Amino acid sequence: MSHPRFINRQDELDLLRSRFESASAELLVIYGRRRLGKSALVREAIKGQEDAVYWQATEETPEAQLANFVDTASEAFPLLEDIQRDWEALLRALGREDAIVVLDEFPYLVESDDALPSKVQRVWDMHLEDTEMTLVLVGSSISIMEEKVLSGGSPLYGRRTASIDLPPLSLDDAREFYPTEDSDEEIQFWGVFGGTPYYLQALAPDATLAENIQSLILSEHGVLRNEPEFLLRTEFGIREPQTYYTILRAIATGKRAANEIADFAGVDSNALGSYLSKLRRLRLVERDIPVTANPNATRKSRYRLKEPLFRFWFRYVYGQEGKISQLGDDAYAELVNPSLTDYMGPMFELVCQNALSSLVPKTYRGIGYWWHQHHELDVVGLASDGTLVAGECKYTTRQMHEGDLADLERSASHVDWTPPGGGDPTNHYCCFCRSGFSDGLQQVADERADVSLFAPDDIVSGLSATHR
Ligand SMILES: Nc1ncnc2c1ncn2[C@@H]1O[C@H](COP(=O)(O)OP(=O)(O)OP(=O)(O)O)[C@@H](O)[C@H]1O
Repeated sequence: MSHPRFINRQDELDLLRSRFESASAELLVIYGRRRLGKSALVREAIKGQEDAVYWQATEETPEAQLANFVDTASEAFPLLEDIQRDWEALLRALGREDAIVVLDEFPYLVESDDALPSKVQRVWDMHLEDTEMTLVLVGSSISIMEEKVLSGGSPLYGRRTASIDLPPLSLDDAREFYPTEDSDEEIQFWGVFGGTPYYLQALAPDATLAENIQSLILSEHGVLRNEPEFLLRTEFGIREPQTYYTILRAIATGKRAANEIADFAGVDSNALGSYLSKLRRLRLVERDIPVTANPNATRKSRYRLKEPLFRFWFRYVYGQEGKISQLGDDAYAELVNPSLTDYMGPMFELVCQNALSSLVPKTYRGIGYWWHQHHELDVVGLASDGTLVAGECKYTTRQMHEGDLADLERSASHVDWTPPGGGDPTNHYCCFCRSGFSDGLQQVADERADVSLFAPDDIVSGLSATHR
């Protein structure tokens, strides 16, 4: 299905358009892993701008790239036909026109001409800085963008006037693509397909979640069947992809602490840090610490897979390709369906954390997980007014009852947090449940102002309120 409508990205569009209008030279950088919609964003931003050139680099020789660029750019700026074919001369000519120039897939240019960042830096410093030109460098390879454009060692360091590290769409935006209006199913779609536009636009509009998973991810020719492999190869080339795979697999199978991951993956624990930090930069892996802990308390770190599609793929596809092929059209029913509820548990916790600030509106200093020894809370919000919001999430087919609230209160009593003004926090308890609440618990919530109950409909509407 193709979605003709461009969804949201309002903050990014506002930023880009304001920089296009500014009276000074702008060097903008847009980066983020593949499929997030960087090209679509920048194309949307330049719509209606007559003095804009959008060009996507390809993996060709430097000469072919230059010829190709001139072909594209001379449609808006015919004078380029007569300019010497080198980047310095061409950019300088475009600078004189105060043009908006977008170089998409910039890493391809750098790969074919390693000196390009220095050339751009030179022409920027000598000729462009005093124009009203906007130069936008877009790239998917985070490692190349960091090393060659963003880092202190890059010649372009310090020239950049703004950058956009493009995140996936929020659940509330991604809902526009999900072929359902049922809140629980929307949460499930998010738990598998997440908010990456390329994955979303692949969804079949008249198909259920099961059908979409079967045809896009499990079927041999499904467009997402090899997506994680493709993405990891783009970023890491052929260097050590196996190590990244085993680390991701370790986390997908529930290893959370660094030593557990290192043991499972057979990686030296000293070396693990650099793999994890690359995976975190790609936003594939997230590090959590208890929400009450000092942010530098890395000893307490736990890791989880952040990109839903990767989590799904490493749980159900990786290493099971043979079985999936054998099962054919029954792969979903046999392999996924029996454990989908279990798979969804942690995804549901994250959705509840995201919705918290609008479900229990307060100014929060932190929202996240909390754990200590054997005690654990799925959702904790630390509010500036001294409230500690503690939540339990149940993505099960059974209702939550008073016993669940009692467990939640017990766990919350172990949280060691001193509110900003000192003294003890005031606790507020939230139960988030997929399948509703017993009459007894409902009655308790009616009587107690410090207990709130949230079903999928409340949670999903909470998310849309958060983003307005
Ligand atoms: N905000 C959006 N609303 C609707 N569709 C979108 C949006 N962003 C991207 N898309 C669609 O998602 C797909 C992927 O986007 P795009 O090609 O721009 O990603 P990219 O980050 O440039 O990825 P790559 O580096 O892999 O080319 C495209 O089909 C695009 O039309």
